[in-house]
Amino acid sequence: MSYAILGTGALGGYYGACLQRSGLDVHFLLRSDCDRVRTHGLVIESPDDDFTLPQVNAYNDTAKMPQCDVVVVALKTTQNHLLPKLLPPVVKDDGVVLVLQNGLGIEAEVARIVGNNRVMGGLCFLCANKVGAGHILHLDYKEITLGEYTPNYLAGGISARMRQIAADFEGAGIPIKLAEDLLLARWKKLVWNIPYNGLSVILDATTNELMADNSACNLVEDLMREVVLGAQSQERHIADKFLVQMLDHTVKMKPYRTSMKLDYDQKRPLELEAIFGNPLQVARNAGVDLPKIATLYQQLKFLDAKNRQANF
Ligand SMILES: NC(=O)C1=CN([C@@H]2O[C@H](COP(=O)(O)OP(=O)(O)OC[C@H]3O[C@@H](n4cnc5c(N)ncnc54)[C@H](OP(=O)(O)O)[C@@H]3O)[C@@H](O)[C@H]2O)C=CC1
Ligand SMILES: CC(C)(CO)C(=O)C(=O)O
Repeated sequence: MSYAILGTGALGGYYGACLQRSGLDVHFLLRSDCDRVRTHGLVIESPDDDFTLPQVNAYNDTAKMPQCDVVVVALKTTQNHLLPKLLPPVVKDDGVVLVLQNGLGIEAEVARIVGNNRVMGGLCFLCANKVGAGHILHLDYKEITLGEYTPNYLAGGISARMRQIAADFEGAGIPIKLAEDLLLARWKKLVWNIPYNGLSVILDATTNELMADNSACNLVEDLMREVVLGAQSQERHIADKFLVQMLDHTVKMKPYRTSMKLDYDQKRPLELEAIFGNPLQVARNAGVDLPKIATLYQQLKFLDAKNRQANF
C-alpha cells in the first residue's frame, strides 16, 4: 500500500521514515521544512538505531501528492481546521484516513470530510520530538493501537484493512495492537494524556518529577479516576488495574517532557480541545461532570492564551 503522511514532525516523521525504510511507497506533506527535506531527506535518531533517508517524496501541498491507500494524519490537532482542504485530494476512493493524533472525537470530524467508511484511529505510545528541520529524535516506545471508526463510535471489530496496515507497520519494526473498540482505546489513552499533559504544563514538571512527589502523584490518580468516569458516561469500562499499569509505566519511563509541555515551552498552541474540551463535552452531554479535569482545562486555557499573547 502507498502512504501519505500529513504533518512530518515528530510522530509523522518517525513512523513515515520507518515505513519508507521498510520499502513502502511513502509521500510526506511538510510545511516549514519542505525545501530542506526535499534536498537533504530525513534524519532519525533513535535508541533502536539511527538512520537517514537521503531521498524522500516531499510536498508542500496535498494537491501535488499522488492519491494514497493510507493517509496518516500527524498534524497537531490545533491544525485540524485545515483537514477539509488537505484530505480530499490525497485519499484514494477506496483508501483510508488513519488519525494518529491524541485526543477524542477527531475521527468523527474526519468522517464528515471523507465519509464514514474511510476512517481509522490509532493511539500512539511514542516519545519523539522534532529537533531540527527534517530531524527527528525518537526517545522511547513506539507501539500503536489501531481501531476502526464507525458512526457513533460503536465497536467496529477487527477488519481486514486493519490487519493489512498492522502488517505494514510491523514490517517497519513498529509493534501494533488491534482494538475492537476504538472509543475505549481512545479513553484509555486519555487516562495518560489528561493528567500528565495537563499537569506537566500547570506544574512545570517532567513525568519523573510528577511521579516523585506524593501530592502530584495523588492528583494524577484523582484525574485518572475522573477519566474513568468520563469513559463510563460513554458506557466504556476501564479497570483499576489499567490505572496501576499506567502509573507503573510512567515511573519506569525515561524522564519526559510531555508533548503538551514541549508545545507550551515553544509557545505553540496547546491541543486543549481534543484532549480536554471534547472529553469534558461528551461526558457533560451524558450528564456527568468531571470537576478536576474541568479545572485543569480552564487553567490551561488561561495559560495557553497568555503564552501566545506574549509571543506577539
Ligand atoms: N510526539 C510524540 O511522541 C507523540 C505525539 N502524539 C500526537 O501526534 C500528533 C502530532 O504530534 P507531533 O508529531 O509531536 O507534532 P509536531 O509539531 O512535531 O509535528 C506536526 C507537524 O505538522 C506540520 N504541519 C503543521 N501544519 C501543517 C500544514 N498546514 N501543512 C504541512 N505540515 C504542517 C508541522 O510543520 P512545522 O514543522 O512547519 O511546524 C510539524 O512538523 C499530536 O496530536 C500529538 O498529540 C501522540 C503520541 C506521541
Ligand atoms: C503518552 C505520550 C508520552 C507518548 O505517547 C504522549 O502521548 C504525549 O506526550 O503526549
